Amino acid sequence: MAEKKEFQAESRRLLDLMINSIYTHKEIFLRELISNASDAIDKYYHWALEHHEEPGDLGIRIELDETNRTLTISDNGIGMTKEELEENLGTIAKSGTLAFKEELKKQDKDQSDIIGQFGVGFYSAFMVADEVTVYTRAAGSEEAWEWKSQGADGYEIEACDKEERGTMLVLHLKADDDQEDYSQYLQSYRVQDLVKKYSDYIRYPIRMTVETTQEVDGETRTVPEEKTLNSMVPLWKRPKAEVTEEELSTFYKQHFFDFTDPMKTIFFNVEGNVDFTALLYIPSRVPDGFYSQDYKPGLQLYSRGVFIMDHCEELLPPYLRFVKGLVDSQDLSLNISREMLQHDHQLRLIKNRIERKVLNELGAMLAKDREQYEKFWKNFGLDIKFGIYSSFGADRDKLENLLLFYTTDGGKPVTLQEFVSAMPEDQKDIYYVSAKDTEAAAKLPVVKSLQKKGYQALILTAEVDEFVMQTLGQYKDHPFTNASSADLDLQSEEEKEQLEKTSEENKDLLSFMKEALPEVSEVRLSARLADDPVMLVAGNGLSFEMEKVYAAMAAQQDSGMPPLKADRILEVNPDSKIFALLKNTWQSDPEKAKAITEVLYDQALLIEGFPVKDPIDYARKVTELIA
Ligand SMILES: Nc1ncnc2c1ncn2[C@@H]1O[C@H](COP(=O)(O)OP(=O)(O)OP(=O)(O)O)[C@@H](O)[C@H]1O
Repeated sequence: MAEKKEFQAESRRLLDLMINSIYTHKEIFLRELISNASDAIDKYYHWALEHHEEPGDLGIRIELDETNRTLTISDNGIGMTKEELEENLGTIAKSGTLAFKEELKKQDKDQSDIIGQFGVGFYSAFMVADEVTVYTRAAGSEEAWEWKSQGADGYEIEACDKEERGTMLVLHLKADDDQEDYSQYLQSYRVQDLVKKYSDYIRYPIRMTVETTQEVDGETRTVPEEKTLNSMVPLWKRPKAEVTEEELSTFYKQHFFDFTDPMKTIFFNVEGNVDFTALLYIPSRVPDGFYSQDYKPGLQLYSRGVFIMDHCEELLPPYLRFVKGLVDSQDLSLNISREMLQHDHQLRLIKNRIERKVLNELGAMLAKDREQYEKFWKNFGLDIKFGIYSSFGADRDKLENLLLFYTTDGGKPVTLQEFVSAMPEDQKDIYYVSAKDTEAAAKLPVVKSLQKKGYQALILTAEVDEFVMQTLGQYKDHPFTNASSADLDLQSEEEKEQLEKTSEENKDLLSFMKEALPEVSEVRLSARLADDPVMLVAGNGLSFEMEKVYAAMAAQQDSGMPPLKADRILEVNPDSKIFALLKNTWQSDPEKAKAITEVLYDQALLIEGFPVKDPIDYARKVTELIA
């Protein structure tokens, strides 16, 4: 008895889309099904190795039956158990299909457009077939199962007879209509073309019986002949000069589930201590789920064209986790295990070469195609920074020249080298300021005070940035200095003397202000303020940005520990109107002077991106002072 089942809701949606597809390139269904068959044979190959079974002649067969309108694809791969049948063909769980689904959710884009870009998998059969029957028998199993579906209504499963291991898919093609000629997929020459076009590099023979004309006893006759339709040479095994950019891009999109062309393709061979071919891609967009726990970095690993494993992390340093691609090396054993990988000497050599190559390419991009590099930086700059601080600076030489920063001059992002070259001669330190964006940074009082001296600063906007600065410490003998820290020492001797004098004269007022502000460790006059009346600077040690990062971490971990706080120093501009006002009022109206001081402090907090302690009190005081 056949069991009748419903598709899982998401499968149904995708299926509906396939059935009603108006997509013009329905022909890709063949590529998808052949690729599944090939994957299944890969899996069987590994299974056979493990079970000491002779794999025998592995391959895929296509049969066309015009009378019954069926196209059949069989493989002698791993096959499926009943449970696998239900799980694999009844739900959407798999990478490519999943990425497709995500994209559908996200984009308003023409859906039919996306179909062509993605591997949409098994369900694509329903673009051309009104009924699909799957006969399958798993490796090592005596049972065989038949799965049948006419589309969205659900599917039926029952036991069946099947002599050989593997899977056979029978597609009953839809009837032709005004828009679509489905009968073309029953034509031998058409199917041969499609295999050549999309599946030529499939590693296993794709065979079909074709009619050929032959001379037999002086007569021309058509005779059936067994033909292998694909050349079986993987793309990366072909001579480099013969492979086009377009083929490489198409391969990327199909294999690594992206719908955009890669930003950069890196295709190279290495011979020497270790021989390998690498085909690497830098995506032009941030991969789906890149920042989620589920993102799987790593490259595909092949040995002599035979797939070993996906997501081999040992081939890439963690900070290059955005790189996609594959490595094929004849020096690796086919049944290498995950555990062995970590200690494999060859693999480490390959990893080093890959790292070097990718960094060289990035360096070249930075030098030759700045616009493209900026795009790269926007997507993956964070990872390069991660490379610096996660190695505690050990990788700094490789990476520091790849860093880009916006600066307070408001222009395009610059490298450290460019920044240093543009510094005035008397500027020793590389100053940086932290802000939520470049606009906010430009308005910081400390920035104006630097600019008064003709200096610019790097703008740090990412949380990790200060850690990067601390890890680097300096660049070419120029120390990195937080411009919001206390001792910048920007004044001339003359200015310093003048300031000392003014401070002495206003000593009592400054201690009055300090008393009004218990949170602050010091209130002092400063000559570095340009237009702003006050600014908050951090004492030596923890910076304000670090304080915020720690506070966020503490909130997340909920440790109950009081968060670390930076030392707060309030600097006051002795030339500001408000200071003059304070001087005039603090003895005659100390209450008012106290309110002004508190408001100034709150404003300094706001400018640094901190909340004011008591917004209601703050608002009340401002209103009263205005009135
Ligand atoms: N010929 C086959 N032999 C064995 N298993 C198969 C075969 N075809 C499909 N499957 C199983 O069904 C699953 C779902 O197939 P489907 O084509 O929808 O997704 P996928 O191949 O995993 O991903 P995608 O095709 O998007 O790359 C496969 O992962 C595989 O486990």
